[in-house]
Amino acid sequence: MKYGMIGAGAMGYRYGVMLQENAGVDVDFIESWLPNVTKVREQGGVQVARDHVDQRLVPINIYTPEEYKGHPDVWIIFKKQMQLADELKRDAHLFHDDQFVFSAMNGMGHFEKIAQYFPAEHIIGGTAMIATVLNGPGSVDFMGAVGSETMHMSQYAGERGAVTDQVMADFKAADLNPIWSDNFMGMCLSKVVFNAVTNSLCTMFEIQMGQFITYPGVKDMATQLFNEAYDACERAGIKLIETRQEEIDSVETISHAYKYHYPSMYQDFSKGRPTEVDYINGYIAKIGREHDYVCRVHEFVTQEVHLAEMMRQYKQPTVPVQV
Ligand SMILES: NC(=O)C1=CN([C@@H]2O[C@H](COP(=O)(O)OP(=O)(O)OC[C@H]3O[C@@H](n4cnc5c(N)ncnc54)[C@H](OP(=O)(O)O)[C@@H]3O)[C@@H](O)[C@H]2O)C=CC1
Ligand SMILES: CC(C)(CO)C(=O)C(=O)O
Repeated sequence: MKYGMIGAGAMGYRYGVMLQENAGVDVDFIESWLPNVTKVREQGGVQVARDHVDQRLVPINIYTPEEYKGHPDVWIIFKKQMQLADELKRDAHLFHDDQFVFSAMNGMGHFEKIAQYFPAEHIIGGTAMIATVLNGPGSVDFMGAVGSETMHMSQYAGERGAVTDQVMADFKAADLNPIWSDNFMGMCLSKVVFNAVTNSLCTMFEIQMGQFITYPGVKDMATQLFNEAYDACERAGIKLIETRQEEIDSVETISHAYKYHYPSMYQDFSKGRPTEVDYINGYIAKIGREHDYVCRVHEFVTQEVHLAEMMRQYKQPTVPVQV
């Protein structure tokens, strides 16, 4: 099976390189950010490190959407939620009716946009508990020990068929450790509620997950955010694939496992870009409002992240004091 990766950012490189190296399948990368394409071509591939060490050059094929002439069997999409609509419009000439598409972006809103270009039964949803940092053009850091990758997959609509079986087999061979779920919304929301705690709080305080978890109040804060999210989902008839307690416990284990990781939301925040908070805490709050339940803390956190985004303009870089 041949894969086309839309978005050669942190996660695009992570999935693409692991598929190419571990599963031995063909991957073409489609990237609209020109400095990234140029850098990869100049250096002959992408620089890949794990937890900041063992950096090595991995040769890859990278194209702008306008240059690309290939016809992959399956597209994998890893863009930020805010970029997706424009990206799909720019890539539309590359899409064909026989193709399938997989995405494990954070937040919610992407599948409806993807469904405007592909039959619903050709869409495979996913979530990735896989931490990755884009250092800059042509350079990526896989965070966490080898084998720590975990992800879920589920069919967006219709039955799971032969192509989905093959994608699952390729992801297994790539060591991405996929777990199948028949509960599409429950799978998606289980990751959204996790990101609504770690991504938003680490971003506002500009901290790594390992620093975050040292605060003794994390468990109480997480419990409050999870309870509100679970109450909203229950009213909407969505049963998450993890229990409230499993989510609370996972904040501790995952923050330790990815202790040096700044969540992806912070990576946007620190580069002066908008964050995905409206698609994460904002999405949970929207589900609540639609079902006569106000998620007060998620609404507050959404505002706080936007406040922090706006306040970046007043922040001065810290200058070390001379003594
Ligand atoms: N990173 C992680 O650990 C995880 C991320 N995710 C999710 O996966 C999705 C993709 O995230 P991720 O791979 O982290 O995203 P990245 O920001 O690394 O890459 C996405 C795109 O952003 C653009 N880009 C990135 N950095 C810059 C920059 N400095 N200047 C200009 N453009 C830039 C590029 O596209 P363009 O040119 O079009 O702007 C790139 O293709 C998101 O939904 C995220 O929440 C899920 C699990 C873990
Ligand atoms: C790695 C993880 C799970 C951390 O919250 C993530 O989803 C992200 O960084 O966006």
